[in-house]
Formats: sequence, C-alpha cells, structure tokens
Amino acid sequence: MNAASRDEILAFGTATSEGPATTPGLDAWRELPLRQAPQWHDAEAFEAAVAELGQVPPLVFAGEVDVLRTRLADVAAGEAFLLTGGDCAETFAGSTANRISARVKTILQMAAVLTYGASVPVVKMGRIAGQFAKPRSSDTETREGVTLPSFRGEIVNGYDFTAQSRRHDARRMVQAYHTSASTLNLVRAFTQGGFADLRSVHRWNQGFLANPAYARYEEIAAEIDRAVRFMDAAGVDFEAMRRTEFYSAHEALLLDYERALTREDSRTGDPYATSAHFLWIGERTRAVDEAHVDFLSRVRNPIGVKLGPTTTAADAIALAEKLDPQREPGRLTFITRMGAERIRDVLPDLVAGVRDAGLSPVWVTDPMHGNTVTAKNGYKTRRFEDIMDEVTGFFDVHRQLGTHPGGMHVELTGDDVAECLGGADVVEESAFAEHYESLCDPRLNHQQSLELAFAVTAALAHTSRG
Ligand SMILES: O=C[C@H](O)[C@H](O)COP(=O)(O)O
Ligand SMILES: C=C(OP(=O)(O)O)C(=O)O
Ligand SMILES: [Mn+2]
Repeated sequence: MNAASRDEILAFGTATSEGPATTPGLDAWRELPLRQAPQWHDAEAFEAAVAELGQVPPLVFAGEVDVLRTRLADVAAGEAFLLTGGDCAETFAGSTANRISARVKTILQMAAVLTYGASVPVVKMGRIAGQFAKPRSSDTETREGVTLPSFRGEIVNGYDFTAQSRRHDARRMVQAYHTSASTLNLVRAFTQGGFADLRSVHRWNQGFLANPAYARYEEIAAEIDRAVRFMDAAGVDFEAMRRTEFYSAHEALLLDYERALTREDSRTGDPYATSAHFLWIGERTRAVDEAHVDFLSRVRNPIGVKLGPTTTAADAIALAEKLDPQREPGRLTFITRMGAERIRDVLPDLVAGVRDAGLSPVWVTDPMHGNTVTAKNGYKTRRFEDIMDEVTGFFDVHRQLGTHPGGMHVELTGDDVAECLGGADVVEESAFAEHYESLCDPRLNHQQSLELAFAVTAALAHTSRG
C-alpha cells in the first residue's frame, strides 16, 4: 500500500463510539460453549470492572487496524513477512520501561536481520500490551498435597501459590487494561519517536560481541550503516525511516474483556476489538461452533487461529468460512504449531487442502507450542534445535507446495534468561534455577532470538529466490 492511502485510512479511522459497541450479534457467544473461562468470585466486582472497561478509551484505532489488514494482505500475497514475538504471559510487574524496550529492540533487531538479509519487508508485531490471559491444560495445580486453581495469567489471578492469590478477581481486568495502555504508550514512543530509526541499528545491540549471534548482528548492522550512508550521500530523504509500524497482538481468550473493549468505528459503524490490533484464537478454543470463534467472527480486526497437529483441512476451511466469509485479503492468519516431529507429516495435507479450496490465508509458524517438554529437573522447556527444526519443516513444506511461508510467531524476551535449552551459547538445565523467569511457557532469550532470525533469513532468502 502506498503512503497516501495509509494516511487516508488513518485520517478517517481515529474515532470510535464512546461506549461498547451495540452491533447485533456481538453477544451471541454468551449462548455458546465457552472454554477456559474464569470463575469470577465476586459478581459485583465483575459488573463494575466490565462497566468501567466499557467506557475507557480504545487502545488502538480502527484505522490502524485497517492498515494492518492491508499489510497482512501483502504477506498473504507473498510480498512481506510477519514477525510476531513476545512473552508467553506478560506480567504487571514486568511491564517496566527497560524490559519493554529490551523486547521491542529484540524484535527490531530480528526484523533488521530479516529485512536486510532476505530483502523482504517485515511486518512487526508484539505479543505485547495485552498478552495477559492464559489457557491451561488443567484447571488446578497441586503442590506438596495442596490443590489450588491454576494460574491463568495476571488478568485473572496471581501466580503466588495461595488460595487468596489464585482467586479469579475481575478487578484485574482493569489493571490489565491500564498496564496495556502504558506499555503501548512506550511502544508507540519507541517506534514513532526515532528509536526505531534504521540509522540506530547499532544501538539496539545490547549484548557482548563474543557471542556468535551478536557478532553476526554487528556485521549486518555495519553493512546497513554503509548502505544508509551511501543513500544519505545520494540525497535520499530519511524522514520515513525515523518511524516504523509496530502492531500489538494477544490471544483473545477472555471474552468478557474483549467484549467490553469493543467499539464501533465512526466511519462505518463496524465493530472493532480495540484491545489490540491483531487477536488470535488459541488451539484450545478454536472449535468452529463455540464462543471464541463466534465472537471474533464479528469484529473487523485481522484474526489469527492457532492450528495444532490434529487439525484437518476441513477444520481449517470451516474456520475460514466462519471467520472470513468474504475472503478478504489479510483478514485471516493460520498459525501452525505442529511440533518438529510431526510438521512434515501433517502440514502438507493441511496447506494443500486450504490452497485447493481457493483460500489464501497468511501462513505463520509458531515453532514453540508443539515443542514443549519437561526437563529432568521439572521445568517446562523447549529445545532450540526442535524450534529450528520446526521452522525448517515449515519452510520446506511451503516450498514444496508453492505456497508462501508468511511469518513466524515466537515466545521471546529481550533479557538474558535461561528457559529454552541449547543455542550457540548453550543454555543448560542447571541454569534454570537462577535464570528461569517465565510464569508460563519458556521463551527464547535475546541471543537465541537473534540466532533464530539468522536461520529464518537464510531460509527466506532461499525461498524468495526460488
Ligand atoms: O501458552 C501457554 C501454554 O502452552 C498453555 O498455557 C498450556 O500450558 P499448561 O499445559 O502448562 O497448562
Ligand atoms: C497458549 C498458546 O498457544 P496455543 O494456543 O497454540 O497452545 C500461546 O500462544 O501462548
Ligand atoms: Mn505460550
């Protein structure tokens, strides 16, 4: 899309209804099976929280959401790559300036590597500013004979293992909104205020050059610098490079929260979820005739659906019919999370079936969620080599079918944690006790994230050059 049409969309897409959207059908989900729902313990507090969220300003604007849809249409058409990264579960205490900036920097570095190395535009998106709700395999957790409700993300309950903290407290939804607002404010400042300027590529490298991933990054950064100096000398106007588009995304698990933050666009009257630009439906809540799919079918945002290894082509086609009946370019993203062991067996039929039905969704790989294992010392972890292997499988399958491997969705942090095993600067189980910080799934640390970006760049460059 050219700059003028982006500005045109944004100029007209900045006002939304004051209260929650009243479009008919937005509450149909309430009559349908609803999985993974909290059991709020205080009905009055729940009503008050929902009423408050119904009146707060939107976090994102309809126009921005529409621009993202056009960006994703480019991805679906094979002309861009979508990079999504961030925490499995954000936390209130972890939403500090330093930590947010480290995560954003990591995504910007990965994007710079991809853009430069594969000569492909990268749509940048964070699991950020709203990724607070977690689906769980079990409703309860038992420690030393004591059983309590599972931790479901800080928008629902606390991580501390006490009855008080594990109670489902609806007031947390309001706190999640405010934390999302301050996080997004910082992300916008970073990405619009000059910090994301490609002329700052060196400044994003916060690590030690001794690590191979950092050293390689420095090499790329030096090349980008040289290219930028050349263009500067040749008189190119760099104003556009000072800013970058950066989109927010989270799993739309908590429908009470999403419904309360739905607003009508002043231009068209269409309902938009204003909690984030992009929302996805998780593997555990993607049944086509259930609540989550119904609600998300009724908002205009681009929607993702996680697809695990049991998904058939018929399942995916039914989801597409419900979520994207108009077959609108950029509306629908399928995020496959098959596991390294299975991806080469199950992905080909799925992708071929969807392609043969005439559909062109964005195809994204999530190489994290099918590769979770329990380490010998009990921590939930993932092996870096399995993550790499699933990514390679994803590219291989799409290359064989002639479809576009459109993006990657990973759990990462900008910090030097030890949660996933392996990588060039090998992380071992013994580091978990001191350096495992995630409250839910294990994330790639900063170095592992860069290493992955280099591997994907090589695969993408190979794919785009045929
Ligand atoms: O991203 C989240 C996890 O994969 C999901 O919450 C399931 O985790 P669990 O099996 O530990 O409940
Ligand atoms: C829960 C998640 O994924 P999935 O729905 O694929 O299991 C997640 O992305 O954190
Ligand atoms: Mn996760």
